[in-house]
Amino acid sequence: MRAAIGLTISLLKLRIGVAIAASALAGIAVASGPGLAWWQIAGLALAILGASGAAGAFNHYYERDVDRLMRRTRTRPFASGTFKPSPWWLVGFLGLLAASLGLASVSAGNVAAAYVFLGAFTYGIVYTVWLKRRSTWNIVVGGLAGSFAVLAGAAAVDPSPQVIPTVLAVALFLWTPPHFWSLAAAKGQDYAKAGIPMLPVVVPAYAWTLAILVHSVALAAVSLVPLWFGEGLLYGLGAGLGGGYFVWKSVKLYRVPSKENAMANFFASLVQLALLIAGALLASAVRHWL
Ligand code: HEM
Ligand SMILES: CC(C)=CCC/C(C)=C/CC/C(C)=C/COP(=O)(O)OP(=O)(O)O
Repeated sequence: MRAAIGLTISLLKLRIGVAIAASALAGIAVASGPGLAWWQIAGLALAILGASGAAGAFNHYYERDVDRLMRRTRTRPFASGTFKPSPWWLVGFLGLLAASLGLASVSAGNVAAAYVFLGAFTYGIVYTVWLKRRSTWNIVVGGLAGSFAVLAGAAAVDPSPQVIPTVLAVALFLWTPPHFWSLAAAKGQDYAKAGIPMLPVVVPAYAWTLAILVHSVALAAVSLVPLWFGEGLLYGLGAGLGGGYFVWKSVKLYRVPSKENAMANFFASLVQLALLIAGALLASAVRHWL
């Protein structure tokens, strides 16, 4: 039983799915409009877990050849041979995506469901199939996947575009490249062995560390913009502390491009996102209940 749960978490990349669902909740929190019922919020969160799980499972299936070559990924269910490839898997993944889109549409409306689809499509097809093995800019475009989660949340509240959720979606877009480049730098030999052209394995250290620093500074600045549009102290604390911490770790990495500093910067990206989301959720809770 424990083994089956572990395999499911791995296959659907559920830890990342939880972060993506939390980004959608942040989108709900910063959008203004009529409040949602609890079942609508829960329905959208579950739909995002399902859709990102379907895209993640497809990523495992499609990348089983290169995953086999990398230490970090070689024990994954398809790469290790625990799951045998068969077209039925693809039918299953498509079924999970369709059910998730149906749930998103019923609980959050068609515009939100369209954003959920775009998120899964960007990760599953645009990033995984079209760009990952071909372009160094793979992850810059892949970053849109997280932005669509924020937009899906905001569209559940009000389908027409709003300033603060759009700013938060831009923040997610800026967040993803330094998040991933830091990990790729720490595990560089893996990607080089697998022939995947991640930025840190194709350009010198001064260039990829500068690319990371520019992104984290831009991210820290952009995540403060909602303060001009009505977000308050709690949001500002989350965005300011997280942004400051991430920039600090990125400066350290720029000065000394070691694997340790790259891994520390990867963790800083997770801390920054967690604080940003927590700030948005707490600020919204205080607005509603106090
Ligand atoms: C296409 C864009 C992205 C890429 C290429 C990427 C890449 C990665 C990779 C390779 C890992 C390590 C996972 C492992 O050890 O197997 C990771 C971890 C993680 N990512 Fe991302 N990521 C992306 C977008 C996102 C987004 C949008 C979020 C959240 C909104 C996110 C949240 C996380 C979290 C929470 C972890 C740590 C949990 C874990 O290790 O499973 N990622 N990411
Ligand atoms: C709205 C919605 C449904 C959005 C879904 C977006 C989504 C699931 C993004 C995940 C991105 C991700 C986990 C990339 C991992 O990169 P990788 O697969 O290249 O990493 P690997 O080297 O570990 O395989």
